[in-house]
Amino acid sequence: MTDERLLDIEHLHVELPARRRGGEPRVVIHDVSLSVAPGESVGVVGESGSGKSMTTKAVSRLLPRGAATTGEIIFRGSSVLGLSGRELAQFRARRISTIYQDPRAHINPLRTIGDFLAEGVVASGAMTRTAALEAACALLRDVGVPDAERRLTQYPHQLSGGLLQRMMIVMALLPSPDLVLADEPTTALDVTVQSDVMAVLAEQIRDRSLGLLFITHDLDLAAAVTDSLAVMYAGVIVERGPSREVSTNPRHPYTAALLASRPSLSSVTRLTAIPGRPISAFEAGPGCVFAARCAYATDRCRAERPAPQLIEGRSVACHRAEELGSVLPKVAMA
Ligand SMILES: Nc1ncnc2c1ncn2[C@@H]1O[C@H](COP(=O)(O)OP(=O)(O)OP(=O)(O)O)[C@@H](O)[C@H]1O
Repeated sequence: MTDERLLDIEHLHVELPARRRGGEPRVVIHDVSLSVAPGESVGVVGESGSGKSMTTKAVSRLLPRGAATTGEIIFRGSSVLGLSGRELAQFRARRISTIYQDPRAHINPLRTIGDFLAEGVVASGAMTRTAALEAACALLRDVGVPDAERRLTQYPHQLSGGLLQRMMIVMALLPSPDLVLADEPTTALDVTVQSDVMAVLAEQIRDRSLGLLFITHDLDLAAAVTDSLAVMYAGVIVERGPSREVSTNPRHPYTAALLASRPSLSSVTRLTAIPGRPISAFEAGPGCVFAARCAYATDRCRAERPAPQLIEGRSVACHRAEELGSVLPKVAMA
């Protein structure tokens, strides 16, 4: 990792148009800032509806029609929001790659793996078909797939889910992008296969000095494979910092609650569910977005939105972060 930045999301705010005429626009992302350095894997973790996918969609400029975006997204020093149509097409084809959740939903069952892998880079003019297949073979070996030549002649139904997701990793790496966006890439896989596939991806990111934005609801998995974590709730990043510290010594009550609510593989303990239901950004009141579910909320928390403050090398959006440092439970590394 270097000091140079690959991606800087600065004070991103996204509003979607009202669902009905006369309704209010709906805020889905509020004041989100995060950055990715070359070689760095960043996990964005949160419950359903917290705005994780919207954040990556904003980076690739694939937000729903009518979305209003303010703030900045700087990629290698240039504004993504300012790209022209042609520049945007280049940016999407060459600079970023996306890995989606369910490979079988994105792959044509009637075409070979080789055809599937080569298609994008050949169509964008980046490589000839022969060069693409050679590069795909080399990448398949890098991600631990033996017998690469034979795999390229096979059809999707002949591959397991884990193997197919490695193919998606190869497809993402083939155009030599700078940044990989992975949105719940392993959710469709068995738990043991999930961590293997993510470890392979994180290793490639490190070795090639790319950046990774890994979107997931699985805090343990994200903590295991990423360098930094951003914990999102209701369109806001409530805590951000080095993965190990955030996942073992949480400084925001929401991070602590997420950690307490997940099952442990090493011990049998009673799980503590987070009371209430998760909300979207547009349902939040003027105060802290987590106040209604927070065991430590005060009147100030309900009235005034906390600005992120820097505490022990991480950013925490909580009025009480300083005093709760000794109160929130620490977690042993799995
Ligand atoms: N295409 C869309 N049109 C309108 N609203 C949307 C659309 N997609 C998502 N939303 C809303 O935007 C908010 C953030 O959604 P987002 O998909 O980013 O959440 P998420 O954290 O990725 O959740 P999940 O893990 O369920 O995908 C939610 O309130 C959601 O209902």
